[in-house]
Amino acid sequence: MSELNHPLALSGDAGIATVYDQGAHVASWTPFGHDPALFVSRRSGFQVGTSIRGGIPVCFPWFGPGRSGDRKPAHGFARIVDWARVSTEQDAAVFELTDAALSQEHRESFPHAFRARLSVRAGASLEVVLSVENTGEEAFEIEEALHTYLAVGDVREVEVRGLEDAEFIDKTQDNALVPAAGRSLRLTGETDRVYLSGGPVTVEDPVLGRRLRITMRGAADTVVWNPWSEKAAAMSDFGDEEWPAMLCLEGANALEHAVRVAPGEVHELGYRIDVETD
Ligand SMILES: O=P(O)(O)OC[C@H]1O[C@H](O)[C@H](O)[C@@H](O)[C@@H]1O
Repeated sequence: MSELNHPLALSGDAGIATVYDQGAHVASWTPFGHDPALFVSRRSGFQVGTSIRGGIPVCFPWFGPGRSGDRKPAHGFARIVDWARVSTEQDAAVFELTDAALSQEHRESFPHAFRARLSVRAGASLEVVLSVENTGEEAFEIEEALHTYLAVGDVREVEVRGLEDAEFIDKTQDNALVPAAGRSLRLTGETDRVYLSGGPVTVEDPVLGRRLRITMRGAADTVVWNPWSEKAAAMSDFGDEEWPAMLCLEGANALEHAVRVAPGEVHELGYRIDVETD
């Protein structure tokens, strides 16, 4: 296994971020005056062909095992292949992945002509946009997610607001559809839910004394995930004691919300984080 090349550093007036070419993977973002906003496991590898455990993995063209339940690699190939840098500025960059750049194996797993772009702007806010253009002659369907690992003080203490009225698919309960809770979310155990809502969502973090405000565009779903202690211990790239420090809050279009992209059409999924303190 070989180590990833150094990431691109984006440094503007208001914050600093790093992005790897593999997966167009945002690995860190720190707005000046705040603690880092993204979690990365100390046990994560930074290896060619494996996804970084933290930051913002890009899931595409399917989510998890896909709708058929047997797609591999998990979450699609986008997070483990190199994207090309199309443009870089001081605090922003655009990466691109096309079908032509894929290995034969990956191309066969998604036999469609596409151009995916991931744009990142790291200022006082972090703005990430995944756009997928159908460059072929036939429509295709995709699942996708910006699988953001938020850094939190203690996941057991945070309050997630904005999903009160959304029903959700509970992946820990055989994908059962659960009615809206009618109240904000507090995590008390392993959580793996696809909320049928694209937010906006706020994460109140009393331990770090801050609020993360998440605004999404083009997302029909918000995935909320924390493996909790037992699952974390079973993961080789995740420290046993690290799970309280992260909360995945993912902007997604998954399962029934897979997106049909017609020839010539461009679909955009946007995700923005603002950090606020009182
Ligand atoms: O371990 P990974 O392939 O990175 O997936 C990590 C997690 O991603 C999402 O949040 C899914 O909903 C979870 O079911 C999955 O466990």
